[in-house]
Amino acid sequence: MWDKLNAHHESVAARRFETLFDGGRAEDFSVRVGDMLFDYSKTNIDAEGRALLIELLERADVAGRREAMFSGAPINETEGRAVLHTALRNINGEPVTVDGQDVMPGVRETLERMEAFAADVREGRFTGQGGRITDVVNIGIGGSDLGPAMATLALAPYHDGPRCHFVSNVDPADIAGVLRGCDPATTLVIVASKTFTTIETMTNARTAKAWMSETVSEPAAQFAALSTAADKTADFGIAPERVFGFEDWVGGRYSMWGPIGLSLMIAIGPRAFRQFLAGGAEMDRHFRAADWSENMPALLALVGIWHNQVCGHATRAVLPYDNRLSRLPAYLQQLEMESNGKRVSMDGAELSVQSGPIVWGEPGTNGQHAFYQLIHQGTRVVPCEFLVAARGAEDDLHHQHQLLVANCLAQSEALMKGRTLDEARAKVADKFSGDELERQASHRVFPGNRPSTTLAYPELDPATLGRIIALYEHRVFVEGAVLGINSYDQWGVELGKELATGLQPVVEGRESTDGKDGSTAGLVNFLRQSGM
Ligand SMILES: O=P(O)(O)OC[C@H]1O[C@H](O)[C@H](O)[C@@H](O)[C@@H]1O
Repeated sequence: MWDKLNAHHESVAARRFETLFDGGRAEDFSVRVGDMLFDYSKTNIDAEGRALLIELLERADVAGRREAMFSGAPINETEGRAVLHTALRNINGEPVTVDGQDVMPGVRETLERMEAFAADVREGRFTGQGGRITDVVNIGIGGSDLGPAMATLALAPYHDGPRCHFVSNVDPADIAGVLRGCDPATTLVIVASKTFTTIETMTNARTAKAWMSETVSEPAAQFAALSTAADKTADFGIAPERVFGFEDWVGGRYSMWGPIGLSLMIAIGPRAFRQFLAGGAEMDRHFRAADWSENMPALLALVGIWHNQVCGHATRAVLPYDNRLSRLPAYLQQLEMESNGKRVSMDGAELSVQSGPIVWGEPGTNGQHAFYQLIHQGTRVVPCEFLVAARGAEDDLHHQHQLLVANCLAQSEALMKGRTLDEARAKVADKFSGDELERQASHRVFPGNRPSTTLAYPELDPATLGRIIALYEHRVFVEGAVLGINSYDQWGVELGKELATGLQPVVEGRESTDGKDGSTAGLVNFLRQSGM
């Protein structure tokens, strides 16, 4: 199948895809879910290419795998686990069984407990030892941080609860900076860790407890925990009524829909949180029911596969023209790269094509004044993924929002059309002539023919954010299924963790650097001599 796709790519690689626009292309190469539009017409994918890409999905039995996921089969084969983050947002849906047991009653009960607690915090029934809660500090890392931090920022206009802060890094600068602005007597600390063993999180949690115990008599009373490890939360001293558990069928980077979303729920309220869940569930229904040719997550995945595995573009840029999505690229880095950054397929054999792409990005228009130079004129092609809303939350500044939208659309147009040498000459012909005109003009040429997609939606409300995040989750699923890899484990993070544990006594000077490589030993010695 890859051969067929590669042959097709070779046959179309030289053409300019702007010539494909024949009046119907924009409609034919875009898809809607409710009031959200995904436009992939500014790519070199034509009807034949799309048909071949869809054949890829059929050959990999992505439909069968999709049903296996939604129905609770253990598709995370290396860990023997189901993958059921979709159950967390299936609040009004069908039963979902794992090992013959319907998990939905438990999901609903936990959601209701979270809602009761969030309401108590927001409405002042749960207080700190110095009064009403003014600040919530979520301590977590990776999937226990990026999702709620990204979403709390994204939904800032809906934020009517206490201030929310996120501490993730073991660098003491992170927690010190946050705690400096909080009053221990009115702060709620949420320790978010699926395993409750992650060294960064547990270290920061102990630091927060010590900080709180300097002021309040019962620090643990102002702690809540989000974890699958009830025994460990109890050992930390957190009472069971403030522990919100979940099961191992929720992967860390897919977990913001359940207890890991508690800080978001406290920020925006249980009602808006349910709208976020409903948006995710809407995308799930679409993903399960729509034909591949009309299926937004599948098409987003196929565009990704076309650009990465077929065209050979190693990276993709995520460019939200929506400043409140400024953490989306970081969130997607974990979602996509921890899921599909794998070199072997499910059966352990090496992949015959590239693994998932390198994902990066920043909000527009900021990026335009920084790295877009390379995107437009560098030697490498970087497929770009734009996101843009019709309206912002600032009604009185709508004209400014329209300027933002104009910039977004201008970028995808510029990437596609570029600027020819003749056009570049015309731009500077009044200033230069002869050889100097040629030299100056060549710097002003834009090759164009650079692909991009645009996801457009009316406004960034909770339901829309839910649809966007579920869209990307399913994209990752489809890309992983086509590559034949397990998107739900993350063995690649283990080695560094093990070595860090071994290096700690060396760094502290309790053990020698004997046995370490010359570079590592040299760096330890330098840092120790430099005051570490
Ligand atoms: O939630 P935790 O168990 O603390 O895990 C936090 C994070 O750390 C790990 O190293 C994994 O790479 C991530 O997938 C995970 O989200």
